Amino acid sequence: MKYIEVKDLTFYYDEEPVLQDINFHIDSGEFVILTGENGAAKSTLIRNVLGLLHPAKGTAEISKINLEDKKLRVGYIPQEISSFNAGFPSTVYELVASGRYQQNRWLRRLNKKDHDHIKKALETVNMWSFRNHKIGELSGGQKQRVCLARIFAADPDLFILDEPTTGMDEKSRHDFYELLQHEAHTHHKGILMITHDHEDVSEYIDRHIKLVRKEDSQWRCFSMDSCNEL
Ligand SMILES: Nc1ncnc2c1ncn2[C@@H]1O[C@H](COP(=O)(O)OP(=O)(O)OP(=O)(O)O)[C@@H](O)[C@H]1O
Repeated sequence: MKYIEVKDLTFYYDEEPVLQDINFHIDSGEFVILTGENGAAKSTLIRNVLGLLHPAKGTAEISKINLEDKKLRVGYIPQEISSFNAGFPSTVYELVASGRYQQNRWLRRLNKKDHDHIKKALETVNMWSFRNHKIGELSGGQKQRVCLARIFAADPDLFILDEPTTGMDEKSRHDFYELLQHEAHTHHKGILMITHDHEDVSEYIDRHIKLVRKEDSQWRCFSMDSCNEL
């Protein structure tokens, strides 16, 4: 079942094309990474998928299918989210709980099941013991893990993650990749993750999409290396 479908996408900032002729899809149950050198327009591409930016040509769609009578739900983590400033007042628990409210827009008050989800999400990223700490007091890697817990608490069908492991140590990264693989293979989630960590993640993923410089363009423009879509 296709969760994301990008067809013949070309995107311009101002006069210059930065992405050209992009085609790929992400199915349910797949853990796929998107790589490319710095400035290869990886974030630009996922912003097109999310509808934050709009292609000049072609289409970028998230599936309109309904799952179990609910619309497909998307969890997105933008780049550098862990740079919440030191004054950010909410506790770790509150921020993760806010993901739970997002999960069910009819929710009025958190119930026992919601609290169980929040606890599980925080345990998953080894941050349960920090639940009463203020976000601003945490290190960059800890903030990043709390943001991941917020997404897990929301329990989306499709994860779109922009360099989510920035600031995390090697063990935490491996645990996180294993968890994403489990979400994809056991719970049929779709996962598209931008990363520079392609060596460590390679044993967990199903496919690797790479953006490469277009040699025949006068601009600094990127396209897909079809050989790299395994
Ligand atoms: N709002 C904008 N207006 C004009 N140019 C932009 C804008 N945002 C990004 N760019 C340019 O588009 C190109 C792609 O940027 P983008 O952030 O998508 O790349 P990236 O592959 O995600 O980079 P990185 O790996 O460094 O995070 C870069 O040259 C960047 O300077």
